[in-house]
Amino acid sequence: MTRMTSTLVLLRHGESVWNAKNLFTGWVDVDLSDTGRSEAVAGGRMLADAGVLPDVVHTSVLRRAITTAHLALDAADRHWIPVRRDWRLNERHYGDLQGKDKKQTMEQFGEEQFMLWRRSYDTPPPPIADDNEYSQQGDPRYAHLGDQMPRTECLKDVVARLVPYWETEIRADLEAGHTVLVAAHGNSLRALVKHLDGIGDDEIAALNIPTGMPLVYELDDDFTPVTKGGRYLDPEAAATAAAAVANQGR
Ligand SMILES: O=C(O)[C@@H](CO)OP(=O)(O)O
Repeated sequence: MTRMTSTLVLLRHGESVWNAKNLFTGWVDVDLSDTGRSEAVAGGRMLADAGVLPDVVHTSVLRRAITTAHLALDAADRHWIPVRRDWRLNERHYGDLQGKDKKQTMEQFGEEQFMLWRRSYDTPPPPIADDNEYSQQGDPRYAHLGDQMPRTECLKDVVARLVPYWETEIRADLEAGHTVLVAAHGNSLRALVKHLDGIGDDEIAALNIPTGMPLVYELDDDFTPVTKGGRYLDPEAAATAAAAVANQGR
């Protein structure tokens, strides 16, 4: 019997202008920095060099993921593939921390509280006020969400909104035999990896995803990763960059 496997590529957007300034970002729709644009192009070249060629791409509705997908696919000569976008792939909503400096936040609230907000599974930051300049209240791309629109999220909330999208839209494309690229965000991809690899609620705190580095999963016919954790196309660079993400704020 032939075993059917499928290929899923996860790509966190390249460095954004707020990553460069060390600000909590969440749903604020900031652009890529020049470094982030170069990372996206390099990520696309890595895919082409490895012969991993996406047939369909899923992105969040935030421009740093959308632009990263475009630049990477253009570099891989796959700019023409079908695109699907959904808010369920958005970064975790960072509540009242959106727009705040990570280092200052750690100094103000202490490392324990800072890490609880940043990496605990189920402690959301305080909700953002609707009149905060970094609120998404009134943004037309979320009008259809009504009362469902988050004003803060912990990783558990991201798992709850993302897994239904994985189970329907992304899995349907994999089942159809497509190589799927998901261009999204540090915490939405942590939520997806947690689900795929069956990582525990405490263990997931230690997992960080670097910007612009393709992470390739081969999935079994029941969508279990053939190799837990997948494989980065440049594992050494990915490990160094993931450690830098872990240390933000320090
Ligand atoms: O600010 C954010 O939205 C995220 C990703 O950049 O930050 P963190 O890694 O601290 O969760």
